[in-house]
Amino acid sequence: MATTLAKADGAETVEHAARIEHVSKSFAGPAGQQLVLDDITLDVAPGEFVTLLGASGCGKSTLLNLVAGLDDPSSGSITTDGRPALMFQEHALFPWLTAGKNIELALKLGGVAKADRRGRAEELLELVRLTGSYDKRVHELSGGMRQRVALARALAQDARLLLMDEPFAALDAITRDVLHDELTRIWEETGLSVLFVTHNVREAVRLAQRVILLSSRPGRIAREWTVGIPQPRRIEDAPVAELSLEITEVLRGEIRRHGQH
Ligand SMILES: Nc1ncnc2c1ncn2[C@@H]1O[C@H](COP(=O)(O)OP(=O)(O)OP(=O)(O)O)[C@@H](O)[C@H]1O
Repeated sequence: MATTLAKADGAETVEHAARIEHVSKSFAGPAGQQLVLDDITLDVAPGEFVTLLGASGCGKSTLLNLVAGLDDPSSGSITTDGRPALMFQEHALFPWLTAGKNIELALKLGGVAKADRRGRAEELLELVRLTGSYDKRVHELSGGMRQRVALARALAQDARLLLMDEPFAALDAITRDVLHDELTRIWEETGLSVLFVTHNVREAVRLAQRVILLSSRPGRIAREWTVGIPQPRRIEDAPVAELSLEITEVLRGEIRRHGQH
């Protein structure tokens, strides 16, 4: 379901990659219904890179799952430009398949003809800089390489919106840094829209055009920042560090207000 604008020539221009309108979500808990997300309204524009930032347990993954269509909001509505692709902290690759075959499976599910799959998988491996790794098994790959394959597999779905839930959280700092560069490059090359969940403030500022801060219990949009720092950014750049400090102060205030940690 895409939100579209009709153009004069009859073609349609997509206005939003994702539109989240007044979304609330409650779960049944031991003490009755627990309100996890409260009245979230947020648009992701086509080609935009947005990070959702917040303390542990504030509802970031819940919101991402709703956008992915894995669960339904208790109230409000969500529309996306086509079916989004998903990438998680755990690579979730099939260990009995090679890197290439993992990607080909996604291509197959997406209806790509058998004859075209191998070539497309090789192209995707090249895009994530794993040329020559087609025949590697998952256990032969490092953590960073596995996440590259997981990214290639997500890209194989040919979605216009990529949803990422802390995809680099389990990696060491250096590997994470390299993958930030790769993701920025791939985002620029493909024109994809990205909604990226993290609790790492610097990561949020390093990657995003817009950072959305969620408060906790219930999760509400506390503040948002437009990040005007030109890419490629480095996590240690002074403007990245300065904005991260400002956001961290607001995040600390949110955590104190809710009596967590
Ligand atoms: N299926 C569910 N049933 C009941 N409660 C749930 C369910 N899914 C999430 N919750 C609750 O919703 C709240 C938000 O969880 P969520 O995983 O979305 O937070 P998060 O911000 O992604 O946290 P983290 O950064 O630790 O992953 C938590 O209190 C969690 O226990």
